[in-house]
Amino acid sequence: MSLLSVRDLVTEFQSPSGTARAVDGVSFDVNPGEIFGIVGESGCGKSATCRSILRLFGGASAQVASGQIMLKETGDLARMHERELAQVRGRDVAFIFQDPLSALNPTMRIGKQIGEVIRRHRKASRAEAREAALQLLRDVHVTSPERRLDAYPHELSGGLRQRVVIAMALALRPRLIIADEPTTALDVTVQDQILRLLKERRDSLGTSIILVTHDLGVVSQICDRMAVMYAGRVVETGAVRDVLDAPSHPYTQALLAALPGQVSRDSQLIPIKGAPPSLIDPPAGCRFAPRCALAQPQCAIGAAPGLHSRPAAAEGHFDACILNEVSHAAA
Ligand SMILES: Nc1ncnc2c1ncn2[C@@H]1O[C@H](COP(=O)(O)OP(=O)(O)OP(=O)(O)O)[C@@H](O)[C@H]1O
Repeated sequence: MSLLSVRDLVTEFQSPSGTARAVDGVSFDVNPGEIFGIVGESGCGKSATCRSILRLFGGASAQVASGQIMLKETGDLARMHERELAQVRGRDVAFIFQDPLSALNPTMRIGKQIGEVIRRHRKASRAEAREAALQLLRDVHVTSPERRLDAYPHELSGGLRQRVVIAMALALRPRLIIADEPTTALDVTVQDQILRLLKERRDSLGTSIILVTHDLGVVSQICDRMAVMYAGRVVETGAVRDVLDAPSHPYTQALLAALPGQVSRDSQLIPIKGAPPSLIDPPAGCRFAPRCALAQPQCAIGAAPGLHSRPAAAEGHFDACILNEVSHAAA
């Protein structure tokens, strides 16, 4: 049974130019102990999908309009009252943002910040919380951890700050960590260290991780399964090897074809020709059709196509191209 099961999720952002359906009918599952990658061009709804899970929309005027977000043994997060959801945050599901500074309080020493996360959820004296914070800094391989406890965020490098954020995310031993481009702001060596740290956690404690990234190399290296998003929808999902070795949606195929060679470390997504559609007024039918080299007239008609499996596809490998659907209906 999956740990997290997202079904038909719809999330809307209000802006002066209208209502954008940043997430429009997204479904996926994350299994226990699995690293699930989400990729796609900028603005396709990766962050909005992740933020919807814990309703962390910052100052934006956004809401989960419909759908289910079932967390095993906890229930539907989409229906939960804010007060209940506040308990789930950190304790069951932790979030790691792209920019560690946005997650840290600039005026509070590191040790106190980590300690507060612990004290918010369980009884602990200040001294106990400080001891726990020290151990967490050791767990994330922060050098001179005693000294760092008394540092302020601005006194640390970007890599160290992200380790502190990870320490805070690990503090309550959540079952799921959502990491939204956790290494984008860091240099490549530090990126590798941070990703290794997350993988280590999964390997030792079986923590599930959702990892949003622009880097197909990262997905290929550390993720088990993945989803490719386009214009607010999942267009392909499956085991990483199946999707990367035998992509079946023309969008995934175009992303992979744009790479200079094989998927390798640092295979950043390269923009493909054309621009994604507006999410305020998306085109009918397949949203990728206007940019798709294989598009047929029927692709631009009706509702956006859902995920389905091709006859020869590996188990759990689905795509949302109606041409695949038509070709196997005819077979
Ligand atoms: N603060 C906001 N106000 C209004 N609309 C927003 C806001 N944030 C996101 N959106 C809408 O949601 C869409 C998806 O944004 P999201 O941040 O989820 O994309 P993303 O795939 O994570 O992109 P990136 O890779 O650049 O982080 C945007 O294209 C925009 O229409």
